[in-house]
Amino acid sequence: MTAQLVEKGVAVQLTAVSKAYGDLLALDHVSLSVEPGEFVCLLGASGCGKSTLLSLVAGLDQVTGGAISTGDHGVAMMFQEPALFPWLTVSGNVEMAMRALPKRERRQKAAEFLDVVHLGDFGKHRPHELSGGMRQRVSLARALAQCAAQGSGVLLMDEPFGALDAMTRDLLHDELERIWRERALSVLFVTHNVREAVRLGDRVVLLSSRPGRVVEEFPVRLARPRRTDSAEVATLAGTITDSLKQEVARHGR
Ligand SMILES: Nc1ncnc2c1ncn2[C@@H]1O[C@H](COP(=O)(O)OP(=O)(O)OP(=O)(O)O)[C@@H](O)[C@H]1O
Repeated sequence: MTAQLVEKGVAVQLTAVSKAYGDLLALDHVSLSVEPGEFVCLLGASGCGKSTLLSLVAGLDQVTGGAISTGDHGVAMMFQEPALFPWLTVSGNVEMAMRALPKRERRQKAAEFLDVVHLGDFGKHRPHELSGGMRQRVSLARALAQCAAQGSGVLLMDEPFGALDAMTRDLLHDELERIWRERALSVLFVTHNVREAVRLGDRVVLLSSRPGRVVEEFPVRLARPRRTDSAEVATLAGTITDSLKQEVARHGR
């Protein structure tokens, strides 16, 4: 499977993936790929299995049917909650992702990743001294460190900006887009926010209500950088929202 992936140049491949929790079927034959350097956003009604799908790709849980491949390398994951260790400094939190490296190198690389997310002056601070947006930047720096440590370029993001105010979210969209391009990352990004998906994605994939199946894909052919409040983003977001509403209505929730 890995050799095939390299040949096909695919960063993440799900082939007819199903996941059941006892009698509850969460995902039903989901096939989905992320090309190298592609930014794919995953949308769907609450409970349709988006987080389940990401945790399967991350290897945190096992499929009950089908197959997933992410090539030879691991993936990095970022959640809605930054999940930082409060007793460690900001730098210490980023260093945790590079435990295999000697201490000096770890510290130097952590400083570099904190620079990338514009937190170069905050390495010695503790997480509680930072704002919510800054904590998510630390989490992003840690995910980048994890990618570097694994030699991987696949970033899985589960509503990473869902808890932030609109202004901070906008700034982080710009940051993430810059980092994604500079580092040629492949991103699979889960969100409830249709405009956010259109702002960021090369492609938006719509999952059905539970059990999650891929019902529709929307290529986003708008020039970058995009603005969340632009007319073009609003128009495509409106079309996707209509499909999402139809999907939710079909399942009565
Ligand atoms: N560990 C688990 N054990 C049992 N059921 C689970 C488990 N994890 C998820 N589920 C169920 O699987 C379904 C999909 O859950 P999941 O969290 O993946 O959905 P989601 O689309 O991410 O939801 P939301 O958008 O609300 O975050 C839900 O019905 C949920 O209750």
